[in-house]
Amino acid sequence: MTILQQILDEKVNKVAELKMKKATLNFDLPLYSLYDALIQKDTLQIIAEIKRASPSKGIIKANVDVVKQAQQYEAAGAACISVLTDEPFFKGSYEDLRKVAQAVSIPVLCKDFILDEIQIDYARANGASVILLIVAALESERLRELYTYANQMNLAILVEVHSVEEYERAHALGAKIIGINNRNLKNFEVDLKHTQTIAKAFSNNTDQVLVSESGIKNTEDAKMVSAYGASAILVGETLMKSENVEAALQMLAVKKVREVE
Ligand SMILES: O=C(O)c1ccccc1NCC(=O)[C@H](O)[C@H](O)COP(=O)(O)O
Repeated sequence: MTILQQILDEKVNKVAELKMKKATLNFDLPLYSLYDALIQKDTLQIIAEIKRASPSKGIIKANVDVVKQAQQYEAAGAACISVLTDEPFFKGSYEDLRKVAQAVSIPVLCKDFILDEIQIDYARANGASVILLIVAALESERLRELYTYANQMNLAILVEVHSVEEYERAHALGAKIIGINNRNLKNFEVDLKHTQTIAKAFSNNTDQVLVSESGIKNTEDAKMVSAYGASAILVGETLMKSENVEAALQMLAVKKVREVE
């Protein structure tokens, strides 16, 4: 069974648990626009991730002070902060999300494996301005329902794809923010050329912003995915392991130069 399938199986239990709680949720934390933060910028924008652990790397920084980490990201110029909220595989939580959202004034992404509207409610109630929908995890009809629901909640939606076929499904939804995940979820191998392959399908859709996700470690990688057409990168491990977050963000915030095809 693939790791994605294992995570999704576990997520079904989490959804049932959230529904059982019947909690009263307030949607009063402020929303910030991710699209505005990413579109038409001269430099590659950074979505900086709070990532305590992962299936591919195990523990990364289990005891991180999420508020301090998020404030460092914001001060160093991150456009958005991604918070992993999955507990079994990433050691995250909605509490992390809420603490981060209350500590910064930039959009915060709830990075989770969303299968049900209730997870979108919890994301919004805990301060997310953005949610993630993974095309590989959802049938087309369900993907559209969740996309529509999040849109109605005024949330931005990062639609994550792993192939050109999945990109076509995201495009058919009218998605404006597309994440290309460079990590193969079957064997965890990272290949930044995924961004190049999929970005070619996307090149005529100028109102979409492209986010290259996973495996970005240095200036060379940032320049490479920028040249392929990325407007932004989503970076977890590199920033979590860095002794100097400001320097790490600066090294990745390269000037955008689009490769001539
Ligand atoms: O990171 C993993 O091991 C992983 C495994 C299975 C599904 C998702 C996974 N990661 C989620 C992400 O998308 C990354 O946290 C994000 O793109 C940042 O990646 P990185 O910069 O390589 O930490």
